Amino acid sequence: MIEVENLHKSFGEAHILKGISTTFEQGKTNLVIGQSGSGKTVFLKSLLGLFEPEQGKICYNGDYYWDLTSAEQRDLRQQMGMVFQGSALFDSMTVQENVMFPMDMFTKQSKGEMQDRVDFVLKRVNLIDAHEKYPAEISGGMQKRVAIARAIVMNPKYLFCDEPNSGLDPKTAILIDNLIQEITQEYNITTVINTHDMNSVMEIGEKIIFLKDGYKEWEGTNKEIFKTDNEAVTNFVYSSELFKKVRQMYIEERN
Ligand SMILES: Nc1ncnc2c1ncn2[C@@H]1O[C@H](COP(=O)(O)OP(=O)(O)OP(=O)(O)O)[C@@H](O)[C@H]1O
Repeated sequence: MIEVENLHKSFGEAHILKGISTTFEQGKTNLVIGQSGSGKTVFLKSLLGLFEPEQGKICYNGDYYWDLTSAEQRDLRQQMGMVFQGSALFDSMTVQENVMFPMDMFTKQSKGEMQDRVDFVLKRVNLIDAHEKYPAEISGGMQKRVAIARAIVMNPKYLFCDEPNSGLDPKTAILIDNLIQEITQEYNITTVINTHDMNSVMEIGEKIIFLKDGYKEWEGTNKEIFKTDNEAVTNFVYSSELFKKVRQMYIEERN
């Protein structure tokens, strides 16, 4: 579980995060949404321990990162997996070398143990025959699967994903969303995803927080977002005519 309490972050005069409080539960896909510039990336980087808050706290299963010793911080960071926007694979490494990289860097496991784990996670993300391929030789959807495999290879307690669907067609995007949700539930991970994708919000938004100008404007589930009267949320989520109609039909059906 991650507990965020009154989180503030500024860069010089620019006050970006303005007192965000929320809780992200284990085994759930937690989504962060909001307009461009609302502070989602700064928030995700704060969760990763890359920015020290000037006020407030983020606790990971009760531990406050900035109170830990550097060895404890290193241990905690190794419990965090990250899927970067655009996958961020190493072009000069094969798929299996990419996935093995964190274990090579941070563990003393034998080559055989690492290979077994790589085989396991690549199978888990449904990539069977891609071990020896290079990122440029596989599709965008497969690259995301490799990025997910790499993020979970160290068995993380926390998984952070920055726009995991960007650049994917809608069908592949849903497959990737479902894969992240399955893995989250299967391994009881606390997952936080930054997204612009409204399909993701509807499909896997077990908890959604909506940021606006650095504030948490709203939070709830994908079912609640259909019913909310919060104007900022509805203007953002239902900005297209199609989504407005879908929402109206949903509300009418329920009444
Ligand atoms: N390292 C930094 N130094 C100074 N300002 C920054 C830094 N990182 C982000 N900002 C500022 O913080 C604000 C929020 O940026 P952020 O990247 O978190 O937005 P976002 O919601 O993720 O947007 P997008 O959806 O476009 O990625 C922006 O005004 C940005 O310029």
